[in-house]
Amino acid sequence: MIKVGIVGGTGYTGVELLRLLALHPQAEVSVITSRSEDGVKVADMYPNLRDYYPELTFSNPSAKELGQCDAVFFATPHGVAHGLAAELLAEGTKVLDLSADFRLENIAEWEQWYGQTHGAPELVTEAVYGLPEVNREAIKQARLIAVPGCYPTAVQLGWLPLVEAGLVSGPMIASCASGVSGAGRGTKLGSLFCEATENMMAYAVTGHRHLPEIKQGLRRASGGQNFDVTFTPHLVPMIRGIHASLYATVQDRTVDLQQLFEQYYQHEQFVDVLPAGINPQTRSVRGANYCRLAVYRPQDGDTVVVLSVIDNLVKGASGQAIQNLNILFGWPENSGLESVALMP
Ligand SMILES: NC(=O)C1=CN([C@@H]2O[C@H](COP(=O)(O)OP(=O)(O)OC[C@H]3O[C@@H](n4cnc5c(N)ncnc54)[C@H](OP(=O)(O)O)[C@@H]3O)[C@@H](O)[C@H]2O)C=CC1
Ligand SMILES: CC(=O)N[C@@H](CCC(=O)OP(=O)(O)O)C(=O)O
Repeated sequence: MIKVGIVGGTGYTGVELLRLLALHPQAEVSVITSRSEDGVKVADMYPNLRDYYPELTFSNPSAKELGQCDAVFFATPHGVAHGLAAELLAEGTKVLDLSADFRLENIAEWEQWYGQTHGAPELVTEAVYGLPEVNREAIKQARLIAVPGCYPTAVQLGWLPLVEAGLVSGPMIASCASGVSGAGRGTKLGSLFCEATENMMAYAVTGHRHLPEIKQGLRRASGGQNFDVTFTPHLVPMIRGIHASLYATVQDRTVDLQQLFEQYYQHEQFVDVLPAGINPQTRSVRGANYCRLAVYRPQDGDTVVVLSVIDNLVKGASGQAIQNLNILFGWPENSGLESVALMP
């Protein structure tokens, strides 16, 4: 058993890490932090976890305590991991950051989109982007993993087969919808029940911070091509789930898209290319570490439509972080990730 720590254990991704790690055969949570709930037992705050963590108690984040862990997850707002990562790495602790602190290779771009000065630029080049489907070999050797964002996971997994095959020409459009847990547990007007329920709205239409992450991923997958991507996120009245409708121009009509996608993901246990004609639905991944995909060429036109769904808290955050942990420590990639989606 290795010892893991979670910084930000009261947030939605933090408690999702607790839920998934409760059944992990090789890892046990030994430190969990919260500044606001310091001294409170996890079992008292989250009754669903009572049997799994009877004594575990939230504590204030301390590098000394976290440095005793083999691996530490940061489930914190942007900027927090910057402050602690170097100290933990010096102790030999692996760092898996669910925030965006180490996702973008261009520091000026990070500062522009996240509105703050980068707190650990010296660590950016060593950080490995934790999308296992493209970076598995690098993840095995990593000390610091930048776990991808939720929208970038759904979008990249949907477009990678087309982009890597060099099939895309012209602008690309990602129209995505997210459940409200994507906004975190903090109090925000837009997350209130009366604001979010019976409603659907776009936001950040002029630019969302996940756009540079998506473009960076596509650029790397294509070997350096810059794609013209429009990304429009929407908030929908679900707790969990992301649905991405992805539009790209593919002029080559000879390619069998279904076969291309099935072959690309044939060895990926967490990416499921659905049989032709079956559309992915968010509830088919709810609580599970899957991305489910469908690909279409409607009316035999030039536009290829890919539909991609994930649970933002699982494959979009905590499940993907645990998948990275499993790869890092050489365990079966599905350790602790065997939960079946809750449907209906
Ligand atoms: N929600 C989602 O679907 C996804 C979220 N992410 C990213 O994961 C990270 C966590 O998200 P989420 O769980 O939704 O966030 P929440 O707002 O729900 O939780 C944030 C957690 O961080 C702790 N925290 C806040 N500020 C600090 C600080 N300065 N130092 C230490 N701890 C702090 C909070 O506890 P306390 O204040 O008590 O210390 C709380 O436990 C974010 O960076 C988010 O962007 C990524 C993918 C998907
Ligand atoms: C519904 C909602 O508000 N979603 C969040 C995405 C959260 C996420 O993925 O976090 P990162 O910033 O760590 O990538 C948003 O649009 O900001």
